[in-house]
Amino acid sequence: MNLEALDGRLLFAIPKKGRLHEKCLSILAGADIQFRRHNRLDVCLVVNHPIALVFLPAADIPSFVGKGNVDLGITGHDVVLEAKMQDNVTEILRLGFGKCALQVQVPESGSIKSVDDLAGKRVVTSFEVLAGEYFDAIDTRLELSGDRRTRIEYVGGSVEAACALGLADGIVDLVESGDTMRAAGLHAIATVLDSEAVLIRSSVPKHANLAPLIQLITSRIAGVIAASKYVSCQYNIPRSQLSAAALITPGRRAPTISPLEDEKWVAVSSMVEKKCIATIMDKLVEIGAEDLMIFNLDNCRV
Ligand SMILES: Nc1ncnc2c1ncn2[C@@H]1O[C@H](COP(=O)(O)OP(=O)(O)OP(=O)(O)O)[C@@H](O)[C@H]1O
Ligand SMILES: O=P(O)(O)OC[C@H]1O[C@H](OP(=O)(O)OP(=O)(O)O)[C@H](O)[C@@H]1O
Repeated sequence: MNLEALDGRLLFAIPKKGRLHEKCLSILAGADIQFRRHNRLDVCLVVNHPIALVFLPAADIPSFVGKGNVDLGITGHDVVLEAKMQDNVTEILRLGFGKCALQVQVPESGSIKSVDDLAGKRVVTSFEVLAGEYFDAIDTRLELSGDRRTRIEYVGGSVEAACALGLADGIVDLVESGDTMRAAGLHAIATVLDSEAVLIRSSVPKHANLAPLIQLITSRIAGVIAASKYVSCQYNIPRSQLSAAALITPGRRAPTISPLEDEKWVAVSSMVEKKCIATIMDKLVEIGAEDLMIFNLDNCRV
């Protein structure tokens, strides 16, 4: 591909591998951003919009976007802070996936029980900026100075092995299910940060004319995220129970109420959060709802 092919296109950075990659591809598909990625090529043109996708390591995306080389990107909130790019990028949307926590972990069987116990010792991490800031504050509070301050050491991966290998007294690493931590015989003693995937744009965009396209893409992605978060809930309810039903399924703005041929009953339709659906159905049945139906949303705009 020659560089002129990128002229005037919005550059959109996507994690090229790792935890966020697959989910980003399904968001692009849901937002109808069509592309064909040639083998191993990290830049590809979108066929139905003036956009080029740039596949980059998640950790590099904040600085590419923050410096304005790329207009838009998806990455983790954690790496935005680790790259110290929070003033250079705007997090336009939280995406609800890639949820994890950056935690301080120590051997389960050891003598270190708190971050104060760990302060002044050796901490290994891939997040040296965030871990450094975190332990700086603790060292200062405990009045540790010079050689007595916590030593933060960077490793690029397999952080969880550092304690067993004798390289560290504790680590700072991401935790989702906790499986990796437990398998390494570690447990968490503090949380530095909660994170999830975010859509980011440059705070000082180089190409002001791209603002409407960024707005369009943001709105489409917000629709895809909402569609995975909500379901449509429909049911019949005695008219006398309508106000109780509206409290259980208030919808995003208000529930849709439709009359039935039987005037003692009405049909209700409402968007509800997927994760609450079982409890909501229990409550509806309790107040006399019948014929409850739940529909997944393919896509939506909210
Ligand atoms: N276990 C996890 N659960 C959920 N999200 C995670 C998890 N691990 C990482 N993430 C998120 O995904 C981002 C990318 O992490 P990931 O480990 O996939 O990186 P990577 O680009 O493959 O780099 P690496 O070379 O370190 O594997 C992290 O910054 C974080 O926001
Ligand atoms: O709590 P869990 O669900 O076990 O997830 C946590 C693990 O996930 C991440 O690594 P990943 O598996 O992405 O590989 P990496 O070590 O190569 O970054 C992270 O660095 C942890 O090791």
